Amino acid sequence: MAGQTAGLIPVPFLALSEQMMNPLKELGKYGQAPWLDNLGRGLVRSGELAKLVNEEGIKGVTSNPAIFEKSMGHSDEYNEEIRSLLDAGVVEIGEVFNNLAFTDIRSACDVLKTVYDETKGGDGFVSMECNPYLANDTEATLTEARHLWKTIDRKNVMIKVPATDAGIPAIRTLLSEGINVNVTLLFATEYYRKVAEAYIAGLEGLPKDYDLSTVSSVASFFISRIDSKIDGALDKLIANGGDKAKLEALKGKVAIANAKLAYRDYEKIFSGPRWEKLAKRGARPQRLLWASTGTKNKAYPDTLYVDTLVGDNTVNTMPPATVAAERDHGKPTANAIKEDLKGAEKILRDLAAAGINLDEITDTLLVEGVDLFAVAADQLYGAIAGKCDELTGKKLRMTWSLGVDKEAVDGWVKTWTKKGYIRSLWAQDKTIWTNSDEDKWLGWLDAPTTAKANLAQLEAFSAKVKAEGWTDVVLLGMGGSSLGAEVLREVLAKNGTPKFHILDSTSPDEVGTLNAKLDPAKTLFIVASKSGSTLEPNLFKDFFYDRVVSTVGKDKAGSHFVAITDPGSSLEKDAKAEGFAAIFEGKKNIGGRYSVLSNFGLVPAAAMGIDLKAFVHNALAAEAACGPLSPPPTNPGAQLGIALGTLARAGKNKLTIFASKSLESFGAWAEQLIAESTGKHGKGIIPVDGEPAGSAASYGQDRTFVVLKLKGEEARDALVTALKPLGHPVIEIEVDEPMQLARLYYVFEIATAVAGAALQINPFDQPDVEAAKVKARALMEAGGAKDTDKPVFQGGGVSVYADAANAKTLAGAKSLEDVLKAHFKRVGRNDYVALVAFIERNAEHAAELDAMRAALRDATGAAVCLGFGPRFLHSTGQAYKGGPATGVFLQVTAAPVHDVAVPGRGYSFGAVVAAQAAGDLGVLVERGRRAVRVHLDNVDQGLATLRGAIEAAVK
Ligand SMILES: O=P(O)(O)OC[C@H]1O[C@](O)(CO)[C@@H](O)[C@@H]1O
Ligand SMILES: O=C[C@H](O)[C@H](O)COP(=O)(O)O
Repeated sequence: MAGQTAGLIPVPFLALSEQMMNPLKELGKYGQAPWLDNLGRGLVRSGELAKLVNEEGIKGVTSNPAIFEKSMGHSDEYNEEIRSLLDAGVVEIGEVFNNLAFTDIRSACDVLKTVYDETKGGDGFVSMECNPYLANDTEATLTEARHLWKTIDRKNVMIKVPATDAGIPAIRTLLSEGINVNVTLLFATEYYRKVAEAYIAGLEGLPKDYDLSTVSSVASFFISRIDSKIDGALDKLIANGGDKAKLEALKGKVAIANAKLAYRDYEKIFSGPRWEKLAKRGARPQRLLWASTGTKNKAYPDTLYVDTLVGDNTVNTMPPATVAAERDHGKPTANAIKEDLKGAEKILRDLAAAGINLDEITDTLLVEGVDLFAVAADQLYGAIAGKCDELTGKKLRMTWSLGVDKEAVDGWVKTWTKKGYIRSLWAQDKTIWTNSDEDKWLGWLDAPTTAKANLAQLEAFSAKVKAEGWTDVVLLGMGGSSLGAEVLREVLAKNGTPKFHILDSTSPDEVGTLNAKLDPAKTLFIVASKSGSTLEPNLFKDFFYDRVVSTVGKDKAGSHFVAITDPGSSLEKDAKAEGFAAIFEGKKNIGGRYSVLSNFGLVPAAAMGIDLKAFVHNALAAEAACGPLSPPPTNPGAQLGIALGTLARAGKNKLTIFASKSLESFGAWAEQLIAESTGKHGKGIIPVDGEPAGSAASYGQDRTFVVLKLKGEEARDALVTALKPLGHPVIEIEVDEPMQLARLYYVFEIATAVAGAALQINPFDQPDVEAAKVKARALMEAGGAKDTDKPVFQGGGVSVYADAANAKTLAGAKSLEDVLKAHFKRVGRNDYVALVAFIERNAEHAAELDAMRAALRDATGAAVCLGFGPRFLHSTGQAYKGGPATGVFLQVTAAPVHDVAVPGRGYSFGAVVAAQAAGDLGVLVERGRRAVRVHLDNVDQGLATLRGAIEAAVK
């Protein structure tokens, strides 16, 4: 449809003899104004509207969400303006729509200005409808209508407000402010009388000296929708054996009869002393406008709802086809609307006698009318969101293979659309979750917008880091304060300068390995902690601060440090006291795992020298695509969240992430987001990241696969192809370039919040994380964790410890292999296994543990997760303790190769990691989880032994 005027059927003007009276103009002669029920850019631009107005007698224009959906959703005519709006930073879908619509409405107003002037403000109006989502909210309608009126800024615009119970008081108020109103969705004469009263009362509310002739209003009485509904009901009665002749005689008659009675009311209401008083001050009667006048039943004459409704001081707004038909063969006669009122009454009596209740039908039509416009708006905004995405750059390509769960997912997408839950989410309506404090944690929603505003500051920091010539930058932080940055480095700044490191482990070996790589004189440290009170980053900071002080002296040490923390935190205080080079603020209403598009991700990104403009630009595009007016069918975040939530509810809660090479690191960030957000109160999604590939048959039916791919790369393609026919749900997401990471972040955040709502949990708290911290703290205060219990097995440098309940299962085991056999024998259907290793995280250790994962998965059919402690405690640890009780845990601890003291604390990192492991195991056990601990005297040898034993145990 590109380039063509959407929906307009050419009027065969030239075929008619010049002498013949144009029926459209004839309508004017009888006091009826023909308006066009259509608007679109092409209609105005091509000059067609001007022609209809100047040559054919059209005196006004109406639009509605369905009309705009047709014109904007199905043409490229708006692309140019969308592009320039996006360039100017207008990304919010509602704002984009308003801008496009305002342009059309204003230009139509300008075309009709001649009519407006000629009729001294009596005609020449163009209508724009309030957002249909607001139809049942008086205050919101008022705000919207005032905004439209003020911004469109044309005397001949009319703001359309529906005649709902909430709309009518708004109509009255708007009129009393001198705003022109087109009252829409009128079906019942009872409501019409209320509307007319609101008009009169509105005018009466204007100041005594107000020129009432400047206020205009029409009451849009819908016609064909009534007949469609009634005819359907009549058909049902006929099918059920009703009197066919009598019932058939009522078809296509009721809407007109109803309109005739409305017009009779009109004549009464706009006469008499009350009205005369206003008329003397210049007031114009509120005209009845016949809307919905295209015949929906093609068996009826196409001019049925024009010629029968001609009446003095009325309007008929016609769709293009009806304009064309009337122009071609309309036969209007004066005052047709006043003919045979007795007959009209009889039709309504006969209808009631046949058992059809017109009031009920008009009530339903009103509700349906609001819904239909809301659906049209969903489609319209969806189409605009899609266009914005297309025009801003490359969007994420999502491919869905949902197998038997497709219907359930589609059903939820429909429900979410109908209930407007995405709008609720953006309106911070916590009732879509658990109605606790979710509304306090939604600051991340517009983080990209905020990031845009902060770009200059971030770019200045980036330039400073570069100019200062650091060889290394080290980020010290846990969970949400480090995982996002890690992915940023891996995807966008691999092998960059300065070298960027992350420390999120208390393993003394890991601390030692990093320390050995750094020259403190040339290293910048970023201490990242939202709360500022998290143990690990504070210990890391103490350690490296001490090293920097001893290298460059106390005076200069602060200049080697930068903090990212919430205002008022203890870290902020220390940073100020120690003269840190910079302090970047976190936001109180953004939780750690949702913080990557705030300073927690952006400051490290700046230090890495990432192109921040491009990154933020992508994040903004995702914010727009997932925005409040982007309905679920076109909202990537909502779609993903609904799918993940629905699949988890259907038991497919092991969210298995496959990623192509460049995106491999993303899963670690997504793991925290998903597990910490959803894994609580016995419910939740268990992310499975980085599990080695197996054969298609090795995956159980409790899996959902999410495949992340950079265009051109492979992500276990053959396996993915093999998984689909087995009925596994597979969601594939492809990006064109690494910079689209920003979109992935945002889409996953929305998805997680949505999945949380689907699972009916609070996705912003982490109720079970604290328990392990408390236990670890208590152990440290008591002098550290000690292995006082007798191991259930000991030999070959490996000791196995278990609490009484778990030890029972292992009783009688004589070898490590036996112990492991007994432990993993407990893995049942829908269970998962988690290997949680409080050891140095490095490639060699990961390879050993991954081999164990593969062996366990292949033998048990269960998903096998891996977490390095204490890193996972700030991530999946929440779900392991608080989520479904389906986990079987193997904790791995090891004696450090070289312990490292924490300066000024009187203890070592070795003691800390041991206490953290013991604290976590203690909580798992307390919660009745199936968990045992394997302690390795020598980490490298021990891992090899353990792998051998597992492989043998599950053979
Ligand atoms: O930024 P902070 O306050 O140091 O917290 C780090 C991490 O610890 C947790 O609060 C709990 O594990 C995470 O949610 C968070 O990302
Ligand atoms: O103002 C006009 C109305 O929105 C329009 O006539 C509705 O007509 P429909 O019933 O064809 O949707």
